[in-house]
Amino acid sequence: MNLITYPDREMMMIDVANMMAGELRAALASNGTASLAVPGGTTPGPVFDNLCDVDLDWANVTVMLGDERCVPETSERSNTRLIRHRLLTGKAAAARFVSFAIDPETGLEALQAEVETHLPLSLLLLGMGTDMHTASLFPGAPELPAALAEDAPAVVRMTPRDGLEPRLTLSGRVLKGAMSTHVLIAGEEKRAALETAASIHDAAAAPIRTVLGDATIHWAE
Ligand SMILES: O=C1O[C@H](COP(=O)(O)O)[C@@H](O)[C@H](O)[C@H]1O
Repeated sequence: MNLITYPDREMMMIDVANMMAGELRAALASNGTASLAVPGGTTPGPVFDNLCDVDLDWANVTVMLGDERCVPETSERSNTRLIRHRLLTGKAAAARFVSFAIDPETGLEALQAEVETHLPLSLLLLGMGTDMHTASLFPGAPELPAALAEDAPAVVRMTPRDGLEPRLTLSGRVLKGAMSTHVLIAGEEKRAALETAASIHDAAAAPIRTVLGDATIHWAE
């Protein structure tokens, strides 16, 4: 496992943002465009605060979420809301945004087709829950086996079993195909979950395993 540990969270957030900026610049230099998928939740806000004012060709960057909770965009739990307020602001406001805030009944096929046009992702930032989920690939969810299949659509629905709201998430295939992957985690409980995931060899029980072989994991207490 490629794990970087930091003396504190602030340093981690700055370093990860700098690393991401460098990788986006490299992707833009070689392809002219770049695609970036980012997590929601409580952890990555400070990375976005550091990244959004970095000087790069944001107009040629496409940003999307790794997953979205099916809640109104006005909800505190909306990942779209987080991205709009903390990442797609300042210089990064020029980036193109592929929104997951759709009605899954009517808009999923169009979203899947749209995401497909931005693959492979140039850069993927993920978070992880203490239950070892990443994006919204939740252990025990009925849709998980199909979401981890090699021929899964780019975006799939997911119903977490613990009563959390339904989700839309990038599938395992999309996460695995990213050109560069970073996982951002903080706190002792998540560090313990990471060690468990590394030891159990089963992506269905520990979906973070989908990327563990290829990703750089960033951790601070
Ligand atoms: O529900 C989610 O959880 C994970 C982890 O979130 P955190 O609050 O523990 O940082 C997050 O990566 C994902 O995007 C989010 O929808």
